[in-house]
Amino acid sequence: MAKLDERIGFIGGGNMAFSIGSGLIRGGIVKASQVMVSGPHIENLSRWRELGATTTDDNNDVLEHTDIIFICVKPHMLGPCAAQLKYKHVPSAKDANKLFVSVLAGTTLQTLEETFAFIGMSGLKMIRTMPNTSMQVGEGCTVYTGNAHVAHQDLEKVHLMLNSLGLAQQVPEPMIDAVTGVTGCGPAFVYTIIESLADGAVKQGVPRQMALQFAAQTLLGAAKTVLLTGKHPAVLRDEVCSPGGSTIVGVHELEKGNLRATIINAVEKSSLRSAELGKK
Ligand SMILES: NC(=O)C1=CN([C@@H]2O[C@H](COP(=O)(O)OP(=O)(O)OC[C@H]3O[C@@H](n4cnc5c(N)ncnc54)[C@H](OP(=O)(O)O)[C@@H]3O)[C@@H](O)[C@H]2O)C=CC1
Ligand SMILES: O=C(O)[C@@H]1CCC=N1
Repeated sequence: MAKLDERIGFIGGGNMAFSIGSGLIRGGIVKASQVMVSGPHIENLSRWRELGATTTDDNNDVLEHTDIIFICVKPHMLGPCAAQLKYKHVPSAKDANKLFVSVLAGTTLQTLEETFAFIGMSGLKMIRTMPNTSMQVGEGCTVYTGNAHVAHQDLEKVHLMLNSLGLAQQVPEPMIDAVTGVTGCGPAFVYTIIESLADGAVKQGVPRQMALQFAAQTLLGAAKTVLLTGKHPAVLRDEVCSPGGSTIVGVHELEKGNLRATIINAVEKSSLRSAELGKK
């Protein structure tokens, strides 16, 4: 049995939407028959149909037929996309209860509210999130915040969905851009690190597939160790570095390559860029 009765909509069915939607369906939070997805090119939505979800090239179908609507277009498409939205019937009290969930980087609740007010949809219940694509395997990390129209039960419902796909945490809105550089963009940084670890092993003669598997598992294990022991990463690193041993010479190479400063810079740049993306 599905854990939520609501019909779930996605306006924009790309990578982020699919990570959330496929995660929710595979995790049994909703049935595929409860999910409807819209996008301008119906041929790009075939993976949704394979899951059993309904697809449409009309965003208004999603507006009409679903209760919790994820807005999953690129930030610069918010205005054009909202301009296409219009109820096909006279909006009722039931429509006022619909919940809109934005995943748009850098796009504030104020911008979202103003954009929808511009097309005559004022007073919407709006939740701003920053999810990540690891939700597709149930190990995502999402921060979220709601506007003044959102009730406690709405936040609980969205929390149930997002937290079922990893970790979800409500934060004050100003923190969302800052977090984006770590959680939203972070998977791309980590994939680069996994690839590099594997390349190092391949250079030493380990077959590529094996190298990738070992690198990814090592990363997973290290991440789990941080989470489960609660120890500071520096303490855990010391536990690996035998005096005069093999690890410390590798750590020295990382320091020479300025790895930590490089990653700090990457997170900072990505967070700042994220805030820029939402500017109208
Ligand atoms: N990817 C990520 O890791 C993360 C992304 N985000 C946010 O998610 C949002 C989507 O990004 P992402 O999924 O990566 O991008 P994608 O390009 O994969 O998805 C965007 C989707 O929007 C569709 N689209 C374009 N115009 C419209 C329209 N007018 N109405 C409805 N759908 C439309 C596109 O369809 P078509 O391709 O057919 O043109 C496409 O499927 C962005 O705002 C981004 O900031 C947030 C966190 C992480
Ligand atoms: O690159 C981007 O802009 C989006 C937002 C966070 C991850 N991907």
